[in-house]
Amino acid sequence: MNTATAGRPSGRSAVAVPQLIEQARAGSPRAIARLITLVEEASPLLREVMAALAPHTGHARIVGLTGSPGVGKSTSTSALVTELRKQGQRVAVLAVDPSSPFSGGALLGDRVRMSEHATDPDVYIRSMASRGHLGGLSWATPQALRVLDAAGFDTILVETVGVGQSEVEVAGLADTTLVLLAPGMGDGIQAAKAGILEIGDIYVVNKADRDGAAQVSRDLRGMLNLSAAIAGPPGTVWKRPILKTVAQQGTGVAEVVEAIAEHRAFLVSTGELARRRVRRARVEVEEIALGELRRRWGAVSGSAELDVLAARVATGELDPYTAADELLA
Ligand SMILES: Nc1nc2c(ncn2[C@@H]2O[C@H](COP(=O)(O)OP(=O)(O)OP(=O)(O)O)[C@@H](O)[C@H]2O)c(=O)[nH]1
Repeated sequence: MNTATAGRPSGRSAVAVPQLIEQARAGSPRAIARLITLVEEASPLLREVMAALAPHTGHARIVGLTGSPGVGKSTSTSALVTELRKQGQRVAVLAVDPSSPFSGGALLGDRVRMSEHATDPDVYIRSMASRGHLGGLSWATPQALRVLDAAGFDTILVETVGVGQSEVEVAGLADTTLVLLAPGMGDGIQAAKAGILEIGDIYVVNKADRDGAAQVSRDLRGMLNLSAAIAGPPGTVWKRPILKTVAQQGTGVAEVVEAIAEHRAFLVSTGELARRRVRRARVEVEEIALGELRRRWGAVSGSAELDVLAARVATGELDPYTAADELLA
């Protein structure tokens, strides 16, 4: 017997977790949405959800998309969806916004541009907020990916809103990471600064219809040559391609999809895919464990015990390590 139910206490009928998972696996967008909402809410039901999903995961190709605001991430995502759909793939898009407390998809203007796919039952688009989470992005995103993976999508595109650390974090979750640049944005320097130069498996210079695209490619090639190549196992190196697109017109997008497939083949043939996935699972387990510790600390942090320890550390009576040991004990 299972008495656990998922869903909001008000306004929606409660649904048993096994039923919800069954519906999600059958492709119900509502069921998928509710499961991802459970992730956003850090629901206690996630234990049950993740245990039931685990046997159905590991099939989806996870492709990360990153780049400075305005380079054309949303437009490119949409064009990639079109191309992948031509191949008959079922595609999910997860837009992760580390800075926004809102979620649900409709709030981001970007998503509107994806509306050409809105009526396609084999495309699922979702924005997810992670602010306010203990553990934030790195805690929530992999679990949302598990939901989408188990729901049977062939490719999951993960797009991050914003630049910097969050993008680097999300790149760690993908099998293949696309870094987008565009002319006229000082992108090369921006990318180098934000550390996203290191994380790309494939580079895409979008807005190739504009002046300066060739220059961006050349600068990028120079920078990539300077930085260390992505080494696979000994003797194998992935030469990171730099491709040009006009996302608005879909030009060059088929080549990007081809490069994703080639990268995938490289990952599989070198065993790197399995290694990346183990690395990812390691971070995931660590984040959940840390989240659990933070949750327990949350209960402690208002406690008299911590107040007493903190007062002793502040006066120098106790060192912080000993205090932490006492707290953990
Ligand atoms: N000329 C040209 N414009 C493009 C191309 N692709 C996208 N754009 C335009 O560039 C602008 C930004 O595109 P978005 O797809 O919203 O870019 P984004 O990176 O998602 O931007 P943010 O939502 O701000 O992060 C829009 O006005 C697009 O129409 C392209 O290939 N060529």
